[in-house]
Amino acid sequence: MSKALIVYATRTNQTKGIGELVAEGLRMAGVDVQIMSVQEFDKAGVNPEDFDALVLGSATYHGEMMQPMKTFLFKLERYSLEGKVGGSFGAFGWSGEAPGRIFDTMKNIYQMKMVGGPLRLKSAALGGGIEMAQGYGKEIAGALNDAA
Ligand SMILES: Cc1cc2nc3c(=O)[nH]c(=O)nc-3n(C[C@H](O)[C@H](O)[C@H](O)COP(=O)(O)O)c2cc1C
Repeated sequence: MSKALIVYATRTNQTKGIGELVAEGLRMAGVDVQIMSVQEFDKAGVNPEDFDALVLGSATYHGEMMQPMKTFLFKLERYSLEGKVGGSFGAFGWSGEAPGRIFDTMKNIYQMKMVGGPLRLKSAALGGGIEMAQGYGKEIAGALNDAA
């Protein structure tokens, strides 16, 4: 069974909710998923190299991803992630820069095999967000099957 790790940064839990729906989509497609905040990651002792896919999320504040996700992206330098399947997501209000910045870093620095475009949602509950987020999870699962 393929394994995916979802790590998110959030302030008011919208991004967490989107991440949980992406996790549902992955699980529906038979992928084993662990989901945690950046803060939980620091305590959990998990190794991203043990996963086939890494999916990262952050809300956008003041035109940027949240500081804990920036720090986390630097921390990933100690792991070998090249060729792993990747995705990014995040809640936003109007400009939503964070998911795109995360996506570009995973692609250009970590040479990951990125899926789709970044998933940007105002809220998981609005405008078909539930289906879109679950669908993104299924799309990532599809990329895992292609890689197998
Ligand atoms: C002080 C403040 C600044 C924000 N700046 C932005 C911004 O620059 N661009 C944007 O798209 N949304 C911005 N937002 C909206 C948040 O991204 C939005 O509320 C999002 O749902 C929060 O997600 P979270 O619950 O995961 O923290 C801002 C919100 C606040 C309170």
